Amino acid sequence: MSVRLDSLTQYAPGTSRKLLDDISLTVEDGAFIALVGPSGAGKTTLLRAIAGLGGRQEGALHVDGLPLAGRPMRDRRIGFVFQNYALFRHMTVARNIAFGLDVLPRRDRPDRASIAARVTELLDLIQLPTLGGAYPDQLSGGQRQRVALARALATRPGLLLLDEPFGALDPIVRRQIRRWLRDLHDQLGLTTILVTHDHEEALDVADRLVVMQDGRIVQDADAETLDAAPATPFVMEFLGEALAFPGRIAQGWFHPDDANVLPLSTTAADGPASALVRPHEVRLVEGRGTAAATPLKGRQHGLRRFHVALGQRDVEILAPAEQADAPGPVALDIARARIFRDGTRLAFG
Ligand SMILES: Nc1ncnc2c1ncn2[C@@H]1O[C@H](COP(=O)(O)OP(=O)(O)OP(=O)(O)O)[C@@H](O)[C@H]1O
Repeated sequence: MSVRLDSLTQYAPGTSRKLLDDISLTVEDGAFIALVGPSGAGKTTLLRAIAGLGGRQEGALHVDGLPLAGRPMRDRRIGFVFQNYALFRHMTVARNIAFGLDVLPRRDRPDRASIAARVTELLDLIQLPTLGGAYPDQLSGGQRQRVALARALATRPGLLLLDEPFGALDPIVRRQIRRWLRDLHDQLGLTTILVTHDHEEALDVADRLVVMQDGRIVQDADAETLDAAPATPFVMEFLGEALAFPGRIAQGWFHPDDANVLPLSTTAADGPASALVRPHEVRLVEGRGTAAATPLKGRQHGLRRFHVALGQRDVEILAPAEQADAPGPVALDIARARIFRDGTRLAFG
């Protein structure tokens, strides 16, 4: 199922405060996208709006090319899994999964045998074929989360909306279950929108990340584009550690204020600017500069962390371990930096 939002603005109840501000978003049929951003960015509000649970709104929401408003709930084909998956504790796993079918009006409800068959099919799908008779308290967190997904899938939704579904799980189970979810999405031909504050989770599982801040979409792109061309310093910093070097562009060169950081060539116009670079993209250059680089203990992805005293300030970078043998004065090469001015990336930076 496809989703299209055109300039959707939503207000806090009874006020003129915008919770969602001019959101335009297209999610193609079969896509898996992640809504990411800091706490309070509006991710949950947007997910609920897509489910048709918004408050006072302007703009348009189309699902499969038709306005969602006014369509009866049972025709919407939307499955929702909330943050606290809240299974019914007094019901067995099978009853929990069947719940969405059991509560359908009589004329839409499948007969008992069909519901039982559907539950068996879903128990197989979530790889818990023998646990239909168990109660939620007897399951692990990861198993409960899979049951919550099965419950959402019981009515055969085309669109799956997930709000921080893995929040309560430990990192290893979390990684396993998101791979499993991605496989399930592909296998069932779903369209999935996942809210997470964890950018690594989003990068791992989604085709596209929609980065939100203050009720707006700051950038909507795949992982490669977000890394190579982040729209704002916020996007760059949200998606991983970044070092910022303020400076000026003059006649085709960005000159960092730190004398121990090498200039880099750019075609952007003259004026103040700021270069942001990931710690592992910085290179130590011997024989230039007067900075002191000291290796620190520990490794990260085979790289070593160095403390670099630039003079006015200190930074930490990640470099190949061989550079530990090069303690002489150094300069920093930040040729891979993205350059920003007034909060946006300079296209030729
Ligand atoms: N019903 C409401 N009335 C007033 N303000 C609201 C309402 N619902 C949400 N908000 C506000 O809207 C903003 C966005 O909230 P939302 O829960 O969508 O953010 P989020 O990005 O999902 O955050 P988190 O990661 O913490 O869940 C917050 O400032 C929140 O206080």
